[in-house]
Amino acid sequence: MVSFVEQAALNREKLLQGISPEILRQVEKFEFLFTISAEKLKEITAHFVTELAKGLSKQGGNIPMIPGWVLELPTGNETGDYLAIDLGGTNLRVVLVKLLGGSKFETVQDKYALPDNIRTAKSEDLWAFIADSLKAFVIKQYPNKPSHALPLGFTFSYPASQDAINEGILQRWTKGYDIEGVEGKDVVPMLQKALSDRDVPIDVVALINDTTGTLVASAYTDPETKMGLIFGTGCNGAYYERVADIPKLEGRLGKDIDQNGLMAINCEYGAFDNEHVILPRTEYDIQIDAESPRPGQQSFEKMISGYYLGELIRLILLELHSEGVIFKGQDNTKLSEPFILDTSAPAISETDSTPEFSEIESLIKNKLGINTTLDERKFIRRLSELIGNRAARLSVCGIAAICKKRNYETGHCAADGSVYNRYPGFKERAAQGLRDIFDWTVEPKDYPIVITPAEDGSGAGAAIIAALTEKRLAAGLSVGVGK
Ligand SMILES: Nc1ncnc2c1ncn2[C@@H]1O[C@H](COP(=O)(O)OP(=O)(O)O)[C@@H](O)[C@H]1O
Ligand SMILES: O=P(O)(O)OC[C@H]1O[C@@H](O)[C@H](O)[C@@H](O)[C@@H]1O
Repeated sequence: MVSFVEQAALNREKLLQGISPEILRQVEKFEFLFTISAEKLKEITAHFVTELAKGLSKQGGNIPMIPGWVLELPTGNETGDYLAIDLGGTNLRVVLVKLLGGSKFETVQDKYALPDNIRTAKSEDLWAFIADSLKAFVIKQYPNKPSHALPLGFTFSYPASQDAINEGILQRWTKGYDIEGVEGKDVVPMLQKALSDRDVPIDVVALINDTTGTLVASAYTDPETKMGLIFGTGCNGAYYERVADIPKLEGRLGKDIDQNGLMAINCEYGAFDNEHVILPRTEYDIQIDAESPRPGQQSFEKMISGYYLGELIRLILLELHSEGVIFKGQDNTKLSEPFILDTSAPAISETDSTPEFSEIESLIKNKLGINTTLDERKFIRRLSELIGNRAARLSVCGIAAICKKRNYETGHCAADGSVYNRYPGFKERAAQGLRDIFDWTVEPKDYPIVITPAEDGSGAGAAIIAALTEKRLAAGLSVGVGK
């Protein structure tokens, strides 16, 4: 059987047959810039492990490593009706989760497309949008006003510090968000007020990150789950750390919290290597960072996540056009528009199986108003492969680092998000990256650490965490730093 790597080499050779020397030179330049060797992956992973530990230390480091106040694994027998909302990078989801016990749950959900200008809207407009969406959902699901306030798990997919499960101080916006008056503040009272102002019978019981939700929801149905991962608009991971291995919590915990117990950590590892000591950033990565609302932040995320992969393609095409290498004599007005290409662009490019790459041709024509030659389409195809492969290979360094830090020899790494679920070849490339880091020699079906499709973390996960929190509160156990 031809291996994954051999097949990729055969595809490359076929693709580049007959290509002009000028375009071939460009292909080779970008292959050099975007190819990450097995050795480099190992170096990055080793540094990642030390950075995870640094984030848990008293002095801290680049990676926030936020304790998420989920202090036990779900039993699978949690029951009750819970609401959950997920403010993602593209949509707001409202979910009614019915926990049935026996590791079973049912969900009913509605999606509300975020208003286009939401990333730079006023803070009150953001909370009004969420409260209005929740109000509409509750009226639809409970035509007769519910007898009691409904508990809500609030999935907030941004780095928020928590001294307790029902608070979240936004450290900084990510994924292009730049809403004034929220950073440095607790977002829970903001949402609660917007709900109370509208007489919506909801209690915000817990604020969670989508990766913590993904970890808990997947552990609810699959005890082999070791971490919860998002490869979507952004990237991040959560796992259970031993309480005794979190120096920054020393002396801050209630007596009921066992040092040998577990604490879910929202790593926020999109911030890995903000110091730029190890990641092979290209000038295009540097430009994306410089032109983002928060330069210097989320260095790792900006190289690999869904919000940025299309923009990388655009910057490279724009540069080659300005150098007269491609799209000669054509108008670059649309090509000059930031973020006009999203990650569906390289995704479509990589799935185009037509002999003349006519899907790439229509994509560039429709999105950018540019006519392409066959050689230019072959270059776009190869560039998409390079960007997609680099994203997948770098993405698994976070997985490998958590496994090495926690000495996981085997396990399921539950993943969600559009890049994991929809980007062509991401799963195979990610598995190949793990193989390169761990030097596995077995067949892919026997790899000991496997990336698995997650359960609905931001819906069911938030509900299960709300249920775990209510149980702890009822037993008088702490859900935050000791008073
Ligand atoms: N075919 C695709 N493959 C991978 N990513 C895609 C594809 N189409 C769109 N995307 C990306 O998906 C992201 C939206 O991710 P999604 O998980 O749906 O929303 P959210 O991140 O808000 O939960 C956008 O950044 C977009 O660039
Ligand atoms: O689900 P999304 O929107 O892709 O978010 C993934 C990650 O995106 C990062 O930017 C956030 O800081 C994380 O908190 C989040 O988990």
